[in-house]
Amino acid sequence: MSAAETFDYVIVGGGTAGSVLANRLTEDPGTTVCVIEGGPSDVGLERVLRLRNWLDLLGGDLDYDYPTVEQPRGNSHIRHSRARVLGGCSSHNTLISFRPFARDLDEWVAAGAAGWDNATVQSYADRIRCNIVPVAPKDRNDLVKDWITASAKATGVPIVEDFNALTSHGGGFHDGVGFLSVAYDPYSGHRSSASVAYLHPVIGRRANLTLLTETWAGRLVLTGDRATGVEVRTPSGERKVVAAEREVVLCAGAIDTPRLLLHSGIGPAADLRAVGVGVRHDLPGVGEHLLDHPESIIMWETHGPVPENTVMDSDAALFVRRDTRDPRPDLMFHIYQIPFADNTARLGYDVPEHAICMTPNIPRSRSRGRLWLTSSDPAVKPALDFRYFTDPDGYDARTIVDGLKIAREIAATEPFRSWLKREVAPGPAVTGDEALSEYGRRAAHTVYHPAGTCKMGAADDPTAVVDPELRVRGLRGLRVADASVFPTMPSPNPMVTVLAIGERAADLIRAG
Ligand SMILES: Cc1cc2nc3c(=O)[nH]c(=O)nc-3n(C[C@H](O)[C@H](O)[C@H](O)COP(=O)(O)OP(=O)(O)OC[C@H]3O[C@@H](n4cnc5c(N)ncnc54)[C@H](O)[C@@H]3O)c2cc1C
Repeated sequence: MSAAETFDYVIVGGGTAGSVLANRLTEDPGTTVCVIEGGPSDVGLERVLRLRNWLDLLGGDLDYDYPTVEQPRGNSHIRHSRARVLGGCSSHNTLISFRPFARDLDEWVAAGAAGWDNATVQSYADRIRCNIVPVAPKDRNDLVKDWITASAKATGVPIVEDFNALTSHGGGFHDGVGFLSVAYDPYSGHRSSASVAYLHPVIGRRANLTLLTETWAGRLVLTGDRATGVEVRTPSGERKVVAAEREVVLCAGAIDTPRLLLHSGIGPAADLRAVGVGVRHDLPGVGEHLLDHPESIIMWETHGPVPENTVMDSDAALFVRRDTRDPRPDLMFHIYQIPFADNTARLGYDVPEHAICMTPNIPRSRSRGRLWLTSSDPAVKPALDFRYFTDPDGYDARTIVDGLKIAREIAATEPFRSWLKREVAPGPAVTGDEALSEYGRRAAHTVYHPAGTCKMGAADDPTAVVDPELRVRGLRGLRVADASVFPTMPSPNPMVTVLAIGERAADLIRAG
């Protein structure tokens, strides 16, 4: 192993939160930062930068592509995409941008995340540099406009022009339908990802920022109870240590951050011993509390091609509130303007040339999963068990059934109805709650939002992995700043919350 290079801070993962943090910490020219990123740079990488290309990235060379273990109540074939490129999942995803609701953050505080209240988190969301705008008029196609009109008619929810305007300092909205806000450049169709907004402007301009791309962090270096560096493998296969004078910050995401901790001997002691990893610090919460937004799908063939103008083929969303005791919506739908057919085709449904899909998802799923190591070899992927649809009172499955029924009501409503030729999946013959539940769970997918595997909680909470200052409990010089710290899942898509975590982490770290 070659000698260590030393920096003030070493950030593992130049992804969504890591890009924000790297930018903010290097604003001070006297602070040195090294970012260790497993993937290549996205600078000039058109297939990544062009947002509409997102589907082509899934399962490819820039995707870590995690399988799940068997899901007896759900779909065992789901693949969890995780981006292997600068900007992380913000370079892979659809960049749908929702601020968290006030009530989501009330739950964080109640779970022990003191200081992560709505006013504070929204003030960090105000700082986000990504170009978050409602879908531009030129990208609004007639089919989606008609879907919005029909959804409002069928469900009675208002049409919303700018969802985030209602959330930023207003607490959120009960329900609504409209075009999404997206982090993109409407003129070029390019992403405004975390790397585009936070790293591209400073790459090559800040001498205190070192980016090591195509470099994999295998283990943390612990000196006593202090994290002092990271063992890495460089693109040429060389192994070396990158040393941190002040802190190591893990921003490797909700799967790879706990994976790295576990391989470093930080996690549930019995599990580590079972795979032959030496225990350095018994921390039972690492890998537990795996959260997600599960979704299902209902598909219609359209009479003809869907109009071409779009941002990324999924331009609008509907939020419905069934339980009026809670101010937040409890059912969300994305619309896909393409046949999003992986799971339906596997079940034997045909794939029409032109189709639209509604994908009802569960904003606050009650099922809880976990991840764990199956080998001491850092190259072996961890096991992921989301335990989809296992909540004891059946809330998750019921939500999907409600979603499929509401989708059919929308499909029967003009002006959307006239676009549709036939229901492809599950097909009109599948009716009744039991049959819809069976189909909905077997065709289920993920909105790709794993989170919570290093959850934040009160400093004396033994199930928490980090305290409200994002410090790993019981160790020094080590923090986590990414989606793994979520104490609970924000109701809408989580990227803005992750960006805000990156912003706030910088302040917490600077404060010492
Ligand atoms: C296909 C897809 C679509 C999505 N759509 C949306 C959406 O539209 N809106 C939304 O809000 N959310 C969306 N999400 C979710 C959202 O993108 C993520 O929740 C968020 O980006 C996670 O950020 P993060 O910082 O936690 O991790 P990431 O952004 O995944 O960053 C982790 C980084 O760490 C690097 N890394 C990991 N392990 C190592 C290691 N050992 N050594 C070195 N580097 C390492 C990775 O290469 C990566 O760059 C989507 C996700 C996917 C995959």
